[in-house]
Amino acid sequence: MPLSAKLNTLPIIDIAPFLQSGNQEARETTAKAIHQACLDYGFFYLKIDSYVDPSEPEELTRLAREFFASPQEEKDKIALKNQDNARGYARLKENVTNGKADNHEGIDFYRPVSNPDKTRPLWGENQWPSIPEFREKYDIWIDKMKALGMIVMEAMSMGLGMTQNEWLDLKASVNDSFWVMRIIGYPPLPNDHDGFSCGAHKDYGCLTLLYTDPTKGALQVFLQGASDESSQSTRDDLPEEQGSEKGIWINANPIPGCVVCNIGEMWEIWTKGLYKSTLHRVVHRSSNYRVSIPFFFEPNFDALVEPLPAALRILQQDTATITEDIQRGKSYDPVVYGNFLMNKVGNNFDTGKGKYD
Ligand SMILES: O=C(O)CCC(=O)C(=O)O
Ligand SMILES: [Fe+2]
Repeated sequence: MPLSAKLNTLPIIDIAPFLQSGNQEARETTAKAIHQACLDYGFFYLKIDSYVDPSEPEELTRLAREFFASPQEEKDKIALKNQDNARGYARLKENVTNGKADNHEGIDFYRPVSNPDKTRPLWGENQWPSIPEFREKYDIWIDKMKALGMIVMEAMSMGLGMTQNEWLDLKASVNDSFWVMRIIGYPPLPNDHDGFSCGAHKDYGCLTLLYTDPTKGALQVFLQGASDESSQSTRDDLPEEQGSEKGIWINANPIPGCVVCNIGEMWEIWTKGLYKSTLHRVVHRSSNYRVSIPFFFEPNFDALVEPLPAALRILQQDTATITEDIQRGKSYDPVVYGNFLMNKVGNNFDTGKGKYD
């Protein structure tokens, strides 16, 4: 679909039909819808109320609020610096995106490693708040999101027309996901803050499954090249450091029973740019304290991420889908996920760049 034909709202895709193992037609239809959403937006709402009871993530945001409302010295007890500088709590404005402080605080968790060593980047231990049931409830969520990530990956493999063996190969590179979970707290963004609640960025990994509280008008998604026909959207340019492409920022307001799902840069490599990782940001100006819980379903630490034969077949068959980036010569070089991640995190330590840069 040409960019101009895109609607200024993100599609809603129910995962329920894909979970009907005996109904191949229903599974194919869901897989096709996800494929189209990845071509057009890199973002979609995934309706998951058949998979997880909506009261579960509501309880998680309650626990998160309890933590963020506790005294600063209590929160600092699980500070990032106690561990590997990646796992733990970051204070309000500690993270920087595009050179500007983000108006949020948060706790980051990564897949546990077998021989933790906090002197090695990423190789420390997760730090949990001491609030009763916090860890137990979040551990259940992590397991569910890991399984959901794998379900969406399978649907994407079908959407791309992968053979069963091709899917098994891809599955082997994500079946021990080096996942990340963030619990983010956003106070209202002051008018005079030089920056955003969370600055514009692309997610760098594989799939993001984002649960947020019901706050509207906070998460915004950049539709590159789209025109401004909706009164809800604002015409804007990209931040200077990301080029000067025109487009619009649309609100991705939460929908009950759904998570927002978006694809990260690993999918750009797997598909040689056929699927785009899309810029997004958070601008939370309402008066409440907003909580979001992104779960990043990532490849295995040692996974080699390289263009998939199924994506190359599509690109060869249909020259109309050859993206501008390929025409511009962007190479989508293969990466080993763990090296890519270490480079990113290492950069953050050395240069003071933030985790979203
Ligand atoms: O809080 C949100 O809605 C989005 C957060 C986000 O984009 C991220 O953590 O990568
Ligand atoms: Fe993000």
